[in-house]
Amino acid sequence: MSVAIIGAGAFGTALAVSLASKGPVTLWGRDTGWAAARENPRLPGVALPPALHVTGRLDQIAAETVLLALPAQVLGGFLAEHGARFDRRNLVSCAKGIDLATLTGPSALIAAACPHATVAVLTGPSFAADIARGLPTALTLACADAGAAEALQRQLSTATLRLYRTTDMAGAELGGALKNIIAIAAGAAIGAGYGDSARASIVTRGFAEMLRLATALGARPETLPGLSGLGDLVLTCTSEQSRNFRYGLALGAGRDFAAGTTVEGAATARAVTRLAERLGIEMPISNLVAGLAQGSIAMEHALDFLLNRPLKEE
Ligand SMILES: NC(=O)C1=CN([C@@H]2O[C@H](COP(=O)(O)OP(=O)(O)OC[C@H]3O[C@@H](n4cnc5c(N)ncnc54)[C@H](O)[C@@H]3O)[C@@H](O)[C@H]2O)C=CC1
Ligand SMILES: O=C(CO)COP(=O)(O)O
Repeated sequence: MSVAIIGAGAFGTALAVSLASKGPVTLWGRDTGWAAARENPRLPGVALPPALHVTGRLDQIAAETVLLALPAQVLGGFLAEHGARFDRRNLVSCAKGIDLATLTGPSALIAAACPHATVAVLTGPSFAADIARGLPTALTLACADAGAAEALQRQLSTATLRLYRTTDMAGAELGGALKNIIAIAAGAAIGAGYGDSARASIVTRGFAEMLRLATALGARPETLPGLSGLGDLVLTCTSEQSRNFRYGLALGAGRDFAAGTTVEGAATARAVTRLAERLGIEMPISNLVAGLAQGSIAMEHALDFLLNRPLKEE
């Protein structure tokens, strides 16, 4: 089975580099002016291997398995324009977010645009730079069809990228989307100088929020403590390699943050606030992050927002 990747950002490029160790891979990007230099400025210091073909032409994407590594908020627009050409293939979502326009995850967007495709999700704790450098990484491959999950697991594992499989698409996808919100909150706590104890509370209570919403949306509870949920939550809340964490640091410290950086948790927090309201689920950390990201809550009121709530059982 041949592989192609849509989206030549940091993650798409890193996956392409890793998969090119096993055979030819095609990577499609919107802007490919950098391709002749064999180095993507979104992934500096990584030489693209000869087996990796970069193209700006979608008609060159003939692979049976296509990984969609676009940010969650642009995926819907891309699929509306180009989805039809990818139907009847294996389509693997690599985005970690919830679409604000539809309040659904990337896999539902793909399934709606490509009703005859086999849809899967690739997620878990992994920084693009780590994957591209061949550092050992473990991810989750989720597909509702157990046979397809096994085939994709084999196809997309490499010598340094170890994939575990599950049929719980909702659980895997929601874990990856929701952890970004909590990472912003953890970063804000550190940026504001609230300390490591505060961060530990946010990670733990944030995980409780993730579990509450994900199970209400059909996830299996046992999926959330896995790589795609807890694993990625720990990574993203503790490393300055994470853009969501760094964005939170800037919010907490009252500093500007580089415009144009992909920070999935900001829009996803707004989507989650709406979903939680609809479902009648309490999500205080997500609501706070949505408010901070939109500017409707000021950082100096963040503590009041979380601490001045009625005391409750854990
Ligand atoms: N960077 C990382 O370490 C990881 C990222 N991810 C996920 O992968 C997804 C993509 O993130 P990154 O690659 O890191 O982002 P990025 O910011 O490095 O790249 C985004 C890419 O999307 C392209 N793009 C933006 N709008 C577009 C449009 N309308 N049509 C076509 N292309 C468009 C940009 O040109 C850029 O190449 C996100 O959901 C992220 O959460 C998942 C795991 C690790
Ligand atoms: O999802 C990631 C690590 O698993 C990447 O995190 P950021 O998008 O916060 O950089």
